[in-house]
Amino acid sequence: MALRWQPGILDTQQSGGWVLAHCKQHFLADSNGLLFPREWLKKQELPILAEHGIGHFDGDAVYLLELAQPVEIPGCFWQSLRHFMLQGDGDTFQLLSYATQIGTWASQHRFCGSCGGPMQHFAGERAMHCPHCELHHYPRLSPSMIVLITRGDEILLARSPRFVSGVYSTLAGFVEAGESVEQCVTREVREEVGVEVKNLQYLGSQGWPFPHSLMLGFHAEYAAGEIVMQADEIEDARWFDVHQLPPLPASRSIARYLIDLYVARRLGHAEPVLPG
Ligand SMILES: NC(=O)C1=CN([C@@H]2O[C@H](COP(=O)(O)OP(=O)(O)OC[C@H]3O[C@@H](n4cnc5c(N)ncnc54)[C@H](O)[C@@H]3O)[C@@H](O)[C@H]2O)C=CC1
Ligand SMILES: [Mg+2]
Ligand SMILES: [Zn+2]
Repeated sequence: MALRWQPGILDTQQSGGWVLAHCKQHFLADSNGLLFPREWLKKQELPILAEHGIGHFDGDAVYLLELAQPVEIPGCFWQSLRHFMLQGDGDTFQLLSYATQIGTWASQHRFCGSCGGPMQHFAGERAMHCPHCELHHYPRLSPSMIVLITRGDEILLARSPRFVSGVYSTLAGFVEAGESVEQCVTREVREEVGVEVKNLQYLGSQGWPFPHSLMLGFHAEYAAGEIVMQADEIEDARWFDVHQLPPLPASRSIARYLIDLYVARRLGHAEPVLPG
């Protein structure tokens, strides 16, 4: 089946199509949704930082207006990206995930980090370019590992102080320069909960736009050590029996997929599908 959302590089000199308005991980919406007739929206008084041609949704051209502030427009309201992660359909979330990352990245790369001069969109590529020093900047992605640690019927879950009250999740962390993802798993697990793991198995990945992570998902078996929680990062961590789990992360997250997959295998249930 063809994907409803297809990213692409569209020429903003062309007229027509649909447009999203974005500012700081929020999208303008009205009772018809998020996609506005482009010519109409551009006639409104908007603090436009940049326009990007980002791809096709259901075959229609989609553009993005990156705004400096979330202005009020009669009959419209601003809706958070997180809302669409929790409630929207998967195709819309993929579109918004791309749009928020392109809009934010381009607005944060308006000036060259080397000479300080203004950057330009580089024709034909999703890149910002400094005509003075020929520097290119591509969209920023941060590889991050995420891992479910298990010990027979028990799984190790933890809470960060940033989580919704009561929710426990798998461990995650950013890959550092020069490190392999496998080394990152071992290091982050050691840092966050003080245990050693073995038999790492890669299970799949997920682009995650909060703010620009590429999640690389693993299963690991417990090898040794008692839980010692990292101050500040980890509020609580413990072993949970697969029959008695706490509130878990959103079903669209790879964190939830890693947990559901292990529980399904352990209990002989149908396996979940990795969300896009
Ligand atoms: N899709 C999913 O199921 C899940 C996704 N995540 C994502 O994984 C990522 C990493 O998770 P955390 O536990 O928060 O990371 P972490 O354990 O590495 O700790 C976060 C700390 O890392 C530092 N940091 C921030 N951005 C960084 C970067 N780009 N590179 C290196 N260090 C950085 C900061 O000091 C920050 O406080 C986040 O983007 C988070 O949204 C986390 C859990 C579930
Ligand atoms: Mg972490
Ligand atoms: Zn430059």
